[in-house]
Amino acid sequence: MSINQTFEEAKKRVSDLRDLLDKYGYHYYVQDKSVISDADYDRLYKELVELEEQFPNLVSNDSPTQRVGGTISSGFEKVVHDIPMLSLGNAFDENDLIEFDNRIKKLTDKPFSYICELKIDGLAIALKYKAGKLVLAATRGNGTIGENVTQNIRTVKSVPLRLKKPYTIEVRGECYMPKSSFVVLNEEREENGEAVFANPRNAAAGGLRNLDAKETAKRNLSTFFYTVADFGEMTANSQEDALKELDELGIRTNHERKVCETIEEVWAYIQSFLDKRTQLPYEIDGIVIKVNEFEAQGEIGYTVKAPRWAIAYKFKAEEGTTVIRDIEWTI
Ligand SMILES: NC(=O)c1cc2c(=O)c3cc(F)ccc3oc2nc1N
Repeated sequence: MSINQTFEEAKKRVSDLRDLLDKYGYHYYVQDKSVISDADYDRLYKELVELEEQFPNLVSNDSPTQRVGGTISSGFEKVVHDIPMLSLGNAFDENDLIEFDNRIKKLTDKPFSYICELKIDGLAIALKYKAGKLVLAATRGNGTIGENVTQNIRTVKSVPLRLKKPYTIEVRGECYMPKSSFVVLNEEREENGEAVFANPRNAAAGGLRNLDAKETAKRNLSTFFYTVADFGEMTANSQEDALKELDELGIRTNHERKVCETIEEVWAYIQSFLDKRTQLPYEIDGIVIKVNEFEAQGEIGYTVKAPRWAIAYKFKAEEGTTVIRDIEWTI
């Protein structure tokens, strides 16, 4: 066969393999569903690696084989957030929520509902996609200036290197370490005589802000996204719809979310998580309550520091237990 014919065949096969691996990766890392055995996945992955080695100019940086870069960064570039990454006001009891509800009712006469989301205890990140390709990932930093952690985020399997549609958007979310990975990591560090991490959030921060992306890749980090900073081609008019659109684009969102018509319903939802919280495979430190409709959000607006249309109900410090070796510590 002529080299061209082989090249054309290889190009087609590389494209098919990428689509397959992206699809299986999406089910496994974004939807937590495995639709193919690990052995079959590895076989397809190996075939793609071999074809890309044989035809180097078929390699593109959105290939699943290109997640872990080889170079070690000397430092993190600074990134200016075009839209500041703000923080949330806090509520600590039912009365704080009722006051929040009263404030909202004074600030808009449009009909509105609330949406409740779990408050993931991780590291806030912003991702930029250009025509569906991941082009930049940055930490929150001080809200205006963050760090460029693109090479590190690319190693996080739940982050799509390309979206299901060629959208140009910016999304924000939380990068976190699952509880199970946290326990294993601390056991390893304990055995190696290294300092253990106090909580999964610190372990995620240490993993993400590591100058060697190969280290990040070992930390088994994951993500949940919850905010769209630049909507690009997205058409959602509410937080609920925006989260659905993100799901359709292949971006991982947390499905423990509920639209509530009244603050009483919000309170009931919060109560329901007081127990469920310890069963979750990731740490949460509260529930975020947001006005669901974007038109009402626009009318309610922002303070300098935070959106007026959202509040974080904070749980009391978790009476969790972290097993370090065979000793149980209650923290
Ligand atoms: N940790 C979280 O799980 C979480 C955090 C935020 C924010 O920090 C946040 C900050 C804003 F300025 C606006 C909306 C937000 O929505 C959020 N929603 C969430 N689910």
